[in-house]
Amino acid sequence: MIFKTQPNSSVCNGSNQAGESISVVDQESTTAVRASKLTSTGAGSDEIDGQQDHNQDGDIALNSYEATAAAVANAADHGKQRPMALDQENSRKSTTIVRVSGSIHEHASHIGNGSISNHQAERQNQATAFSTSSTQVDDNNNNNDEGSSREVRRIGRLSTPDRGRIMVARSMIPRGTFLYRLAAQATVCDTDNRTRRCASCFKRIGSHDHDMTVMKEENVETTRKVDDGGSEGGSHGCEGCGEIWYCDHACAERDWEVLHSAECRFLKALYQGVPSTTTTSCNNKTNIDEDEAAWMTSVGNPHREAIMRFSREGFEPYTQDYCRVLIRTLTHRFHEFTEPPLSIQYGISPADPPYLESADPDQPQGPLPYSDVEDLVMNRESFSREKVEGEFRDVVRILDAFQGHLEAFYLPRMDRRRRQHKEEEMTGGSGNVLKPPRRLLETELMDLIMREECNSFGMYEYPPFPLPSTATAAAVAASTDAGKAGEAKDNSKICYALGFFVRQHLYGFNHSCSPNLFHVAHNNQLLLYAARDIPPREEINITYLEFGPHYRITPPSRAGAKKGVEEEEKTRKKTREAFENRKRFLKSHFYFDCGCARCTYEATLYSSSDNDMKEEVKELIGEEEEKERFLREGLSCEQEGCFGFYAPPAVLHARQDNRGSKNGCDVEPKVDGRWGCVACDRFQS
Ligand SMILES: C[S@@+](CC[C@H](N)C(=O)[O-])C[C@H]1O[C@@H](n2cnc3c(N)ncnc32)[C@H](O)[C@@H]1O
Repeated sequence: MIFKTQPNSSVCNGSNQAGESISVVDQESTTAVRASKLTSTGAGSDEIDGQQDHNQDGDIALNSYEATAAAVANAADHGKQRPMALDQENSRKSTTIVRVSGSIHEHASHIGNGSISNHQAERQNQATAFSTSSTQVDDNNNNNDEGSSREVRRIGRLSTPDRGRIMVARSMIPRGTFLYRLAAQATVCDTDNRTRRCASCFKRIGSHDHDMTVMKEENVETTRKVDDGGSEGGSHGCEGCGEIWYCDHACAERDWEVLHSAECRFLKALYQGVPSTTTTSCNNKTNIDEDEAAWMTSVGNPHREAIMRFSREGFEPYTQDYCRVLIRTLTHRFHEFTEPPLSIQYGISPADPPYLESADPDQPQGPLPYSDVEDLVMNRESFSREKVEGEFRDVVRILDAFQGHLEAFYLPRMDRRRRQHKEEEMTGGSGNVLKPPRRLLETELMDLIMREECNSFGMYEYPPFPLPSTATAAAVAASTDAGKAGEAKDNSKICYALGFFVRQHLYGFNHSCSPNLFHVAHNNQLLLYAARDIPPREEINITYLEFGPHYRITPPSRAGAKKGVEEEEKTRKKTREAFENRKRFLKSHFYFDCGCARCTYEATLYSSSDNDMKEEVKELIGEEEEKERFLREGLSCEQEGCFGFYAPPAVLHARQDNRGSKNGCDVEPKVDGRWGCVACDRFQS
């Protein structure tokens, strides 16, 4: 799983979102609120204390703005520390933007230097068109499979000074509640899995017969033979680029319609090389015709060089992956101007959970408007200069070249459309034509990369049992160097895709080293459920780390500490190592210093010289360990050698492959009401 950012700069990004309004608190008068006890509630619980208002169902009705503002005032009274500045864009004016459910708040116009940008104004207009609350949560599968679309206000969102927006339970969320089914804004198969997974549905490609995949150019029906590259399972690649693989005809068509037709030629250039200006092939792999050469010449020299570097495999596999994710993100951005995103077509706010997070597989799913991407955290300061000026600069060039390609691809189509609309207008139609998007500047592309880096997940499959042997796993776990870096490869789970998540609820989920939600990747979605009972006001967290044999998320049990000073010292050392490993991993992969409750107190433990304090903290760590042990031991599959974990029926049900298990990545669905393993056929006893 991948997620990165920097805590201090992520309070709020300032841009408004559909379905929500924003308000402003003068930051000069704000102060930080810190968690005062070791629970996974974190800062959120302090903030909502005293602000709760029980409705008929006993839920806590939270108003983010009031809660935060009051917490801020409260903290100010107690002379607590001053918060860090917002991200650079907003820090000039020292304002904190706080989300409010309901109508647009007039303070919104105070953003920045007293005026709001066109973009923000547009977003506000859009917001008035939609009238949903950010805190409404679909309760479709609340502990049962009824599939009710009843909305229960179970979750609220708050802004904290040090960890940005956080999610908080408004009422008791029972263990097993299936909270969300989230689709990514853009997803690509992991480099290693490009020929094994369908680029459209992400299911594992089966061995069923497909003779060819038909792809449509606008107004021209072209039949492209698909190439069975002899890859595992008889997968079928697009003959146009040879870089994209599908499980069947329907998936190929669907992908072609919106995405692949726009990127096909560009991917070919990326992977197979770009002709030089003399039109000779830059490597021996390609046969690029003159038309192609002319097209590539038009992208300009710096771009061409970057593309050539990519094609010569100068890019790390992960860089290739996120570059392709961004190519797809930019394609959506262009595409929404020819055809509005589903959310707009259906007149539903992106913040509307039944649309975005329904457990119902028939609900429309699709990317959010591109403008929502601009609301994500990016944490510029966390990226090294070397990375920004090297790798990111190359990716910016590739993305910019791709924008040129997109213009060439879309503009003629839009002209056609404009002519069509003109005719419609003359015959009484609306005549409205969407304007094409302007090209993003290089600085904006750089921001986009950083946002992607802070908001993407690796999506892991827990392969069907039997895999791998316990001995293999133990050996992997023992390979301490890789284990310490959190990078050891084991085959108990496979990263199959990289998903860029823009969903509003997901970005509210901060990381905790003692999470109370579990997530399971399913094709191009993430399924989230409560791993234990979550009491009202507790912060809701997922883990950005992986549960697995290669990475110790749990400090060792303190049982050993009772055996004597020497044992205690050993335990302490191991606990500290685990703490430092987690910290290092989160910083290097996710670009933030973990400030979860557990880490905060463990840090106190290691820095404190006061023995009493240490004892107290150790007690608290003990409690956290208990919770975490429950998660691991209570949910780990008991099947010998299986590394899966148990999930509630609603999650298993949602993972059901409606096209049959033959072609899917999942084991047979289990829907008999018991919790079952996500990887094997075992039920929890
Ligand atoms: C995907 S965002 C989560 C939502 C985010 N808080 C926001 O306001 O949009 C991830 C970012 O949240 C912050 N964050 C998440 N978990 C954190 C933690 N345990 N400690 C400190 N910051 C955290 C980091 O800035 C991280 O890059």
